[in-house]
Amino acid sequence: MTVETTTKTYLNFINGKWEASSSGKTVASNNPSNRDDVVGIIQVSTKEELDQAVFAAKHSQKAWKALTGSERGAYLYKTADILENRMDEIAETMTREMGKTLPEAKGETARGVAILRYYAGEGMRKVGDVIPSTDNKALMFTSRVPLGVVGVISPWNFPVAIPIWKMAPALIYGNSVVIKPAQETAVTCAKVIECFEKAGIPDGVLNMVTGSGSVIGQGLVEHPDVNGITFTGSNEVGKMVGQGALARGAKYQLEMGGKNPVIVAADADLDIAVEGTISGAFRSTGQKCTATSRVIIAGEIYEKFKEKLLEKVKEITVGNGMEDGIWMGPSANESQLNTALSYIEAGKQEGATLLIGGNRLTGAAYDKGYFIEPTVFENVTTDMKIAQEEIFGPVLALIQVNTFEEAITIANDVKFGLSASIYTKDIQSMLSFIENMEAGLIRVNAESAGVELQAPFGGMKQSSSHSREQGEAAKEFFTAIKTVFVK
Ligand SMILES: NC(=O)C1=CN([C@@H]2O[C@H](COP(=O)(O)OP(=O)(O)OC[C@H]3O[C@@H](n4cnc5c(N)ncnc54)[C@H](OP(=O)(O)O)[C@@H]3O)[C@@H](O)[C@H]2O)C=CC1
Ligand SMILES: O=C(O)CCC(=O)C(=O)O
Repeated sequence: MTVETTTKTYLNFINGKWEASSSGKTVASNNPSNRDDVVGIIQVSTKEELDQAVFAAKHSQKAWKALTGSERGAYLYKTADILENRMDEIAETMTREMGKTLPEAKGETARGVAILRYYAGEGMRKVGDVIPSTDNKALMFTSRVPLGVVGVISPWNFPVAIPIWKMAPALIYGNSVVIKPAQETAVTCAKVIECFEKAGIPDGVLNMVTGSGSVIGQGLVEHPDVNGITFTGSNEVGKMVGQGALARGAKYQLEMGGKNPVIVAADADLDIAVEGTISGAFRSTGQKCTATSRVIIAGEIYEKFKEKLLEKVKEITVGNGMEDGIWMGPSANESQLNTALSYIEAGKQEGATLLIGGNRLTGAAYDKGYFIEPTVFENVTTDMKIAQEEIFGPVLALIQVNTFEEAITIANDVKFGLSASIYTKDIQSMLSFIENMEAGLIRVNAESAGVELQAPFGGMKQSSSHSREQGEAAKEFFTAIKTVFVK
C-alpha cells in the first residue's frame, strides 16, 4: 500500500486548464482518521471562476452536442480505462479523504468505471419512439435533446460514484458540465476529472470549480446559463437548491435523505438478516442515504435476533480504513461525528435503551481521528428522534412489533422513503411489503443499501424530487423530449 507524503495543491479545471482561484484562498483537505495528514490543498473559489466555467461550458456545448453519441461514448470508454488504471491510487485518496475502508473505496472506484462504460454504451442506444399519428400521411416521432449546461453538486459520501453517475449521463446525452464537489472530497474528485482530461475531453465540456456550497453551489443554482442542476446531499440544502432552480425555470433533480427500515419477519433466516442489517447499518460508518437505521422485528424472534446481532456488532473492528483488518472507518469529519453523538444522547434522553456502543473512541489509535463505536438501541418508539431523523452515522434502532401490519405501519411512519428491506420466506409477506412500502428501492432478503448502476435509483416522499437517477432513467433528467410531426 502506498501513502502519498507530499501535499499537492489542486486547482480548478476550467476550459481545459487547471487554474488557481483569483481569491488566492485555499483550504486543506484532511484525513478523518488522522487530522494531521493533509490529503491535498484545494481552491476556495469565487463567483468569477464559476462564471468562467459556465461560460466555457456554454460555448463548448454546441460542438459537443454535434458529435454522434458513439463519438461522445468513446471519451467515456477512454476515461473508464484511465480510471481503472488509477484504481488503487484513487481509492487510497478516497479512503484518506473521507475515511471509508480501502476495500469499500476500491469497490466504489470499480463501480465508477462500470458506470462510465454503461453510459458510454448509451451513446449507441435509441433516443426516441415512432408514435402512430391519426393522420396517415404524417410521420410522428419523439427525439431527445440535451438540456445545455448541467450543474452537478455532489456530496462527500460517494466521492467517485456519485459525481460519475451524474456527469457521465449528462455528457453522453450532449450536455456540458460544471461540477462543484463537496469540499470534503474535492481532491478525489479532482483525480476523477484528471481521468477525463487525460481521455482528451474537449476544452470546456467538463469543468470543476471547488469552494463552499453557499458560494459556488448556490452560484450554480442561480446562474442564468445553467439549464439543469443535479444534487445529492441533505434535505435542508436540497430544498433550497430545488426552490432556487424552480424560481428561474431551470430543471432540477434532488437526491436527499433516508430513514431506511429493515423488517425481520418471524420466519426470516436470522443469520442472513443479521448479516444484511450489519452491512446496511455500519458499512461506510452509516454514511449512506440507503443505510439501515431502523430494524423492525417480529416479537417471536426478537430476543434471538438481538442476541445474534449484538454478537456480530462486537466483532466489528473500527480504525483507519487503510489498515488491513479494519471493518469500519471513522466519521467523515468532526461535524458528522458530533451529529451522531448528539443523536445517541437524544436516544438516551428520550428513554431508548443503549445496548452497545454509544461512545467516541479514544486512545492512541483514535485521538487524531473521528472514530465512533457502532451503536445499537432498543425500546425505541416511533416518536423518538432516533426513529425519525436521518443520523448518517453508525446508529441502529431496534423496534419490536406484534404483527406484520404493525411492522409496515411503523416502517412507513417517517417523512423519508428511499430504501426498505424485508427478511422473510413467505411470499405473501413479500408481496404485501412490495405493495405497501412507501420507498423507491424495495429489497427482499437483501440489505437496504446497495444500488445497481443499470437500475433506476431514487426515493419517494421527502427523499427525492421524485425523479430517478442511474440506468436508463437518467435520460429523463438529462434530456428534453421533442415531439415531431412531419407531413
Ligand atoms: N443523500 C445523501 O447521500 C447525503 C446526505 N447527506 C445528509 O446531509 C447531512 C449534512 O451533510 P453535508 O455535507 O453538510 O450536506 P450538504 O447538503 O450541505 O452538502 C451536499 C453538497 O451541497 C453543497 N452545498 C452546501 N450548501 C449549499 C447551498 N447553499 N447551495 C448549493 N449547494 C450547497 C455542499 O458543498 P460543501 O460541502 O462543499 O460546502 C456539497 O457539495 C448529513 O449528515 C446527511 O444527513 C449528506 C451527504 C450525502
Ligand atoms: O447505497 C448506495 O450504493 C448508494 C447510496 C447513495 O447514493 C448515497 O448514500 O448517497
